[in-house]
Parts: sequence; structure tokens; C-alpha cells
Amino acid sequence: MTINIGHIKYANCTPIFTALASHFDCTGYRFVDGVPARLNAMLRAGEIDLSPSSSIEYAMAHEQYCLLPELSISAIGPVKSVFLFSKVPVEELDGAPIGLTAESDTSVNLLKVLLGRKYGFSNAFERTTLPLTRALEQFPGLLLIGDAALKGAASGSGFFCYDLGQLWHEFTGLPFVFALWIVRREAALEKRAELEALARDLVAAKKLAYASYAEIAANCEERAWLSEEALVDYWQTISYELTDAHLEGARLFFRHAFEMGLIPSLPELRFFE
Ligand SMILES: C=C(O[C@@H]1C=C(C(=O)O)C=C[C@H]1O)C(=O)O
Repeated sequence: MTINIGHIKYANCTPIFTALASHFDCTGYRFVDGVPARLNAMLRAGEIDLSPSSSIEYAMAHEQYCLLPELSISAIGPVKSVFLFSKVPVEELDGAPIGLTAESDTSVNLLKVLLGRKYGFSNAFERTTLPLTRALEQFPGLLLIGDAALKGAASGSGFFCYDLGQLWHEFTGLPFVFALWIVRREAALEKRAELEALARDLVAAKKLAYASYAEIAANCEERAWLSEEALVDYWQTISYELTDAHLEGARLFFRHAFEMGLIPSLPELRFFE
């Protein structure tokens, strides 16, 4: 049975997908490229079986999902690819309308939690697909994630630039889990043996990737717009683990989100086993 796997088309996913494709048999897999918000919707609709997807998507529909252990896209401090860009210092954004990338579901809610709870602000939020400079003509602040955020930060845009991984760490002292590997429970039942093999291979691929960041950077598509050194530095910044501290960070995020009415209930974290 083919397994339909979501593939976030961002530099942060390149190491694990490259290592998976180069070391393991992927003939039974169909990879579906997309941005996180799109892959979340496809996962919810049953159009893919599993994906590294927004952690908040798990919380939104946890009765349909379970999680792969030992894998995430997280930050323990700065993440380098999730930024609030702003025309003024963040302390001056109370009441301001904030533009939100259409690609994210976790980080838009993280920004709401941080502005609401860390700063005590009350903001209006609006999704936008405008690029950085154009968006900041319309909004005093703009949230970008993934490659667009990496590029925006590297461009020396002259705007104030706040790393949400770092703001969360200052606020809580905990890791922040941006993405979890989410599996549809239906698929976990129907494709159990295949998913067990994939879960094992993904953890092995993660470890192989750790040992070959320089080689992966030298050969990947992202080299067209980011230097090998910057890619390796980015991958070393991200935490791909899912330890007890990561889970504590995720639970605390969900608690804030629930208290602010951003998710319908507090999810139990259930793993594929
Ligand atoms: C660190 C990142 O994590 C991501 C952020 C996500 C979100 O905000 O919904 C989802 C998946 C991850 O790719 C990033 O994309 O920059």
C-alpha cells in the first residue's frame, strides 16, 4: 500500500527528506509538496497519510491523529526562520493590525500567544500573501515563516526583526515545537506495517542527516539562495528532537492557546506505537 507523505517545501525539511531518499527504499512512498497550512488541510481531509505538519494542527483535530515519536521541527531559543518583522519596536505594537503569512498555522498562533500573554497586547490579525516590503506598507508588523523568513532576515531589510523561537524561550524557558510528524489514525490502522518501517527509517534518517549537513548543503536546491555555511548553521540551530522538554513546551503552548480560545480543547499527546 502506498504511503502518502507530506513534504514541507522549506529548507528546514531538506536534511531528513534527503537522508531518507538517499539511504532507504522509498518506492512505496508518494511525496506531496506543500506549505504547512496546505499540508495541514490535506492531512485533515485524508488526502495524505502523514506529514511533518503544524503542531497546532494536532491540537485542532487530535481525535483524528497520532504522532511519530522522536521527531519534530523545534527551537530551543532562536529558530532563524520564524520572524515578526516590524516598522517599530515590538513594544509599540499594542493595538496595531498585524499581517500573517498564509503558509503557517502554528506560528500565527504562537504570535497571538506572545503578543497577548508576554506583552499583554490586543491586536487585530489579517492573513496576507504580500511580500515583506509591500506587506509592511499595509501593516506595522508582519509574520513570515520558512524560506521567506530566512530570505527576509538575510536581506538586511532594515526592519525590526523578532525571532519567535527566541521570544518563546525568553517567556517560558522551554523549547518550542513548530512542527510534529502527524499521522492520521485511519492510516495508522490500515497501513500499520508500512508506517512502522517508515517511522524507524525516519529516525535513522534524522541521525544520518546530523552527520552529513555539509554534504547535504553542498548538493541541495537551497544553495541557489543561501550559502552552504548559512544552511549548515540553520540546520544546527533547529532541534529535530522530541524530548520531554519539547513535549512540556508543546503542552504549555497548547494551554495558552486553549485559554485564549484558539483551539477547541486541550489535547492528550498520543503516539503511533
Ligand atoms: C521553523 C519553522 O517551522 C514551521 C512552522 C510551521 C507553522 O508555523 O505552522 C509549520 C511547519 C514548520 O515548517 C519554519 O517553517 O520556519
